[in-house]
Amino acid sequence: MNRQSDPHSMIQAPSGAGITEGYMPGFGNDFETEALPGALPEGMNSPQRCNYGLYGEQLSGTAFTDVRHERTWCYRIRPSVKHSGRYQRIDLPYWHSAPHIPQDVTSLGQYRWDPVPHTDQDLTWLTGMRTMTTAGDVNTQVGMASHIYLVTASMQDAYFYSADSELLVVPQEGRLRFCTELGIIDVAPQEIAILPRGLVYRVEVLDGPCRGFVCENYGAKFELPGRGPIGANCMANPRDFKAPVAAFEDREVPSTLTIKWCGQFHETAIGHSPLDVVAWHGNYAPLKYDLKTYCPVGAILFDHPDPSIFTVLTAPSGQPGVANIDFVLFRERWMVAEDTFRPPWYHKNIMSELMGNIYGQYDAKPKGFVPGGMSLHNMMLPHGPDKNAFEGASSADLKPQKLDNTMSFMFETRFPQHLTQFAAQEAPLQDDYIDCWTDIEKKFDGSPGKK
Ligand SMILES: O=C(O)Cc1cc(O)ccc1O
Ligand SMILES: [Fe+2]
Repeated sequence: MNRQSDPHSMIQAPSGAGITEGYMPGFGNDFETEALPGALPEGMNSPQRCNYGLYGEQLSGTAFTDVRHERTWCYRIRPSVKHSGRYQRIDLPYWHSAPHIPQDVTSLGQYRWDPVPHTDQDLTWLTGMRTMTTAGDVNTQVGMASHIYLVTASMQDAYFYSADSELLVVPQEGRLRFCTELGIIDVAPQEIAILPRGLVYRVEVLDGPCRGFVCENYGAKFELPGRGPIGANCMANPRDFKAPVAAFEDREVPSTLTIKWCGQFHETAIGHSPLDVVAWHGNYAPLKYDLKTYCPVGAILFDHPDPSIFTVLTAPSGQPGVANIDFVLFRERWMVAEDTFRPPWYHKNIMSELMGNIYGQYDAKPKGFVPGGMSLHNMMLPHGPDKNAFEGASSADLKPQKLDNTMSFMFETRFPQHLTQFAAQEAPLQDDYIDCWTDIEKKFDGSPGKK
């Protein structure tokens, strides 16, 4: 448990009182934090009257009847119904939800994209979101969408929440600030942010332009994978996930709140900032995580394990062992395996693999898969090292080798991922991607021996 109650750490934000900065460690911890001393009720959730005239409100991320609960109690200036009104449907033409299978687009193939370039438009978190793929069904809360964000402008007096999804944000360029109901999270490349379903926030540009990847998870929340025989240590350690301390805004200005709900976007006008939670306690909170704290475990004698050893987070599907989404990280590590083809093997997979490059070079694709770029190898579509990677790795001197200058990730999904029109027609799709396998030679000549 963490109790943060240090009025001296308050920063006077231009917008008014009550902004604090700081984080509390621990994945899934039951946190407690207050931006004003005594704002949290002691020993109970719903006192007859709350201190400071605050309203108590519960935010539930799990069903009331679930076996484990994710929920947070908020003590706020106004209850959320006051941050609500008549909704008006709005159009965000580049942000799509599953099922979304455009007629003139096929997703059967191996695809790779160069980084989606910035434009000269001012784009916010909402207008700069570009859906690349969708899988499953947002209405039945299964599957996901992947997006690229291109953000150059802060949201001003504008707020957002997704009732549809939890967002996993993977910055690749620039720094963003998520001012949320539960506190402030800053993220830079090589870090991630996790924004739970239903949480209201505003996104500011700290250092632009900003580009990155988003996994929009329609299903159960991401959790740490069971480590099984690996034991209690390594991979992603719970203490490296950080939740923000409470921070609030007491701002009365005309504002808008946009809601993503069953794939549609609606806007409502309100007269104040909805980021008015003065104190909270619970385990349903936004998090940040530094990917450099991920401790990879791998092959220390021979062979190449399944990439699941690099799972950072997994979003369960309800079927044990089969994830709705796995978030997998390929970062710097030592390669030491003897008599082994060290890069990923050739394979077909029942899961669908969307990859993004955060920086550097990926071992199976030394060229062409560049920082900011993406690739998609959908369900049961063959892929693996390109010709050069194969030749290099099959004749390499197998000394211990540090794979340096590399950080890529995979959103590996249970359901096939369908390209949007943007991904197929507007984004810089590499038409010649599959040629990287064209020159792979037939080496078999009927005679035994390694070739
Ligand atoms: O296709 C890829 O590059 C991702 C991947 C990496 C790996 O080490 C093993 C399997 C796999 O799908
Ligand atoms: Fe793969």
